[in-house]
Amino acid sequence: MPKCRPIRKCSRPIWEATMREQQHLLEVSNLNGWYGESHVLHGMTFNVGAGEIVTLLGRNGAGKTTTLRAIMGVVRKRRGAITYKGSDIISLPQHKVPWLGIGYVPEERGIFATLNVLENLMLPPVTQSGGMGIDDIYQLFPNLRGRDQTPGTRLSGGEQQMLAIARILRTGADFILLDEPTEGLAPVIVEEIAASLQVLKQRGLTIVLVEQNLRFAASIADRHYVVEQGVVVDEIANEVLPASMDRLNSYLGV
Ligand SMILES: Nc1ncnc2c1ncn2[C@@H]1O[C@H](COP(=O)(O)OP(=O)(O)OP(=O)(O)O)[C@@H](O)[C@H]1O
Repeated sequence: MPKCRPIRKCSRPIWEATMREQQHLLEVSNLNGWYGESHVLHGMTFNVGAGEIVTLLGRNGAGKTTTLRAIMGVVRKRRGAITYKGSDIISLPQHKVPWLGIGYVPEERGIFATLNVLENLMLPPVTQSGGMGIDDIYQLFPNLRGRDQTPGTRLSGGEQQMLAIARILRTGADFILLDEPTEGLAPVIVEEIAASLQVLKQRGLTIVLVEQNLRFAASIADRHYVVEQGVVVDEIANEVLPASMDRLNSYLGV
């Protein structure tokens, strides 16, 4: 149990705050971000606990992808704080971020047409121990098994998404930023990806998910942040999502 220092007599709210602080793997605080002169993030503030699946929900153009890109350092013009495992990472150069065990699966997936499945899988360097081996990957994504020599872009959209996730898992990343993994995929594939992410959660991985498919998001997430015009405007725990649908729909304009 954590000690409450320097306060000798520990009141419950302070103790709970201490616990919450200790459990946050990622803290994003008042994050502002720009593309050139275009100010897109206006003070994003949210946190992610170890082992959680947290979503960023919001209308098109709200700034969800930009938030992931700002965490990875792809968006360079940023202000505010991004703290990972208690250390500031906003001042790190982009190429150092993956070496913290943070993996990014972008919306466009980035599967190389000129490389086969195995070559695509082996492309990024292993950044941390504990990454998944090829057999483990094929167990998680059976659709990829036996496809080693298939050119990456000969795979279906769903299989390419699986390959994009698998490639990051092989690196040893245990904090994954996942941008719209279900976009354009058939419901049966969406279910398979949901099942895979649940397995990853059971193994203790932490995931930040940008997602438009609410049913999918609700089937795996612990908490949801609603983003509007580059700022978090609401937080909804997954267990109260069904009762919060009117509120959420008004944000999403559904
Ligand atoms: N490379 C870029 N250069 C300039 N502006 C950009 C760039 N990428 C995105 N934007 C703008 O930044 C804003 C936020 O975009 P972002 O992609 O983060 O939104 P999003 O919430 O992820 O929405 P979507 O679901 O459409 O991807 C939008 O106004 C978008 O037009």
